[in-house]
Amino acid sequence: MNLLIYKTLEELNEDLADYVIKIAEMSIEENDRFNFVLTGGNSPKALYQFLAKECKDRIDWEKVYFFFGDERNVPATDENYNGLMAKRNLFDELGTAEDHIFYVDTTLAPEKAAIEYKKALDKHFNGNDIVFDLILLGMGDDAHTASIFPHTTLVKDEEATVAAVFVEKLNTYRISLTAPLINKADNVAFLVFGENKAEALKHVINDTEKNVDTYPSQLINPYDGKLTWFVDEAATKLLD
Ligand SMILES: O=C(O)[C@H](O)[C@@H](O)[C@H](O)[C@H](O)COP(=O)(O)O
Repeated sequence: MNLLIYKTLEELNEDLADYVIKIAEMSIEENDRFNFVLTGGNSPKALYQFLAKECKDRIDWEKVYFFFGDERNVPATDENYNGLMAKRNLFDELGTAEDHIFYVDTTLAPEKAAIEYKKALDKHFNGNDIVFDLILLGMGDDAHTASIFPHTTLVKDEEATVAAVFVEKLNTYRISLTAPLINKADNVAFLVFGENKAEALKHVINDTEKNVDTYPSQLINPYDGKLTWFVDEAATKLLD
């Protein structure tokens, strides 16, 4: 596990963008495509804008396929839909073709949306193992990641798949990749910043005795891939 700590968000996002581009170049070189799972939430907005505006000419974006680590159970036109945030901050600027974006179909009931998303992944990976080149994750101040929230069924889900989960604390359903599917990725990068994440980050990084039910981000340990944390100083203030 690699922990990269930055003084400013600008430096963090520039380095993270370089990291994304480097993996994209290697994936395109090797497989003629780059399978990139995006995180939702607010943290990645500046990164997506930087990638779209400053990295437009660095790779062949037509060879990039975009996926989502999780999605809220809201219409695609809803401000809270992760796909809409990515569309506004990344896809529109890049001119990404629709068939290169795997949105979660939230017109379906959550369970059905999860099943259909998994089917779309299986098709994209030609029925082979679903191994993403890069999965970008955020982390909540409760140490959730994707939609793997504390004390929910997703924490215990041992299948590498896409699941629907009812999140009591939000009183809503979410659709999410499970930890076993995330851990299959070749590269996983967390993007975590702000003092409000410090307590959760301390437990996820420092606790030798894991408590995944309370700190679900502790579940993320790629089987063969690499894990890198891109964090700012404020988020690391409680680390040993
Ligand atoms: O759908 C989501 O909200 C995300 O996928 C979620 O896992 C997010 O990464 C964390 O909640 C952190 O969110 P912020 O970046 O807004 O702090």
